Amino acid sequence: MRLDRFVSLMKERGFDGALISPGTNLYYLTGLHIHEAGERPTVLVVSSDGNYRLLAPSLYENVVRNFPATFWRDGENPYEKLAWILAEFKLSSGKLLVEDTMRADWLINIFRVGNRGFEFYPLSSVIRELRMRKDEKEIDYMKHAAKVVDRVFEELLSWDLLGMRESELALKIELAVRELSDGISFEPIVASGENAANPHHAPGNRHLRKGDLVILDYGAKWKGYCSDITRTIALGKPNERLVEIYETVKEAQEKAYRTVREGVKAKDVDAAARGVISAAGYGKYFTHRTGHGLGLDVHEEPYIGPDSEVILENGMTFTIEPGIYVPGLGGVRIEDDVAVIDGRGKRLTRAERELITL
Ligand SMILES: CSCC[C@H](N)C(=O)N1CCC[C@H]1C(=O)O
Repeated sequence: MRLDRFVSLMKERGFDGALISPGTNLYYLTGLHIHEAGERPTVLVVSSDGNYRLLAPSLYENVVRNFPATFWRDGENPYEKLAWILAEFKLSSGKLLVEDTMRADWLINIFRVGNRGFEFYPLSSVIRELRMRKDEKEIDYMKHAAKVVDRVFEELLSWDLLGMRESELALKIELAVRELSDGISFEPIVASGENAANPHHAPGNRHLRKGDLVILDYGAKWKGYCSDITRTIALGKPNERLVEIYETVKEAQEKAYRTVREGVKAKDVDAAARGVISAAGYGKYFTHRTGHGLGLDVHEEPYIGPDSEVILENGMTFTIEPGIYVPGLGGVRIEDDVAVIDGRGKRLTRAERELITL
């Protein structure tokens, strides 16, 4: 059981307990999916003795079944109940791991009511070691999520894109992804023309025109696991500089992919992509890391950046997505999801990478 492995690791690293709020870590460890806890304090308390109990608002009584839980009702003080659980588990001081994304107001109240000399540390510092290596079932789910985005790419090539607003295309992509999967892994990015110079452009009212390069970046979820793909397509003949940029990004992406091996550092994969782009004179226009880990979260460890010392291992899954973004002109990004399998990188997303001109 994942929770047992987590407790062993926590103990090995000298931690006394953990406080885990709803999100992908809670799901990973327990299978509990707490949707929209919002402002209502909801915390899994785990002790290094192997005790665990979820504190949750009473509206989850019918969801949290067969799992040790204490519920609080409106009008009760949840932090008092949390203090009781800590006392029951004999957690009164020591080193506590806390969910990185826990709401600040919960944390402040935990400090006030429950803190009797704890030192707090980010949960990610320990759980990353478990989550970074996916098992076969997790990789199968990711393969399925990757197939969905490949299919949607094929499908969208048949749509009448000229004249469509970015926001309309983003919505159509979202609907197509939802049709084939459990949902989107993030809001699609559709960035056309000069808007493509912004890697995280929010799709807006711009109409797609002849001569545009259009960055399409979207993802699906399957059984909780994410895919994330980017392709850049041309509408009509683009200018020659953009074609040169496209070919440079494609080469950088391929070189980085070929660098993926068990035992190689993540930063070497980044360096491979960055080297190609710098040699072509576009180094200063590659303004982000080469990739990020992918799994239950769309951004997780291992990050594929210039300073990432993580040594790649079988079961690791991440994106490779170099890009070049020239203000006033536009941009190109090509992204695949990759898993390390049998010592080598294997693309999970397989959509066409040659420049498609519609
Ligand atoms: C979760 S929104 C961004 C999704 C996108 N695929 C992505 O991860 N990136 C786009 C630019 C680089 C990269 C990133 O690290 O944010």
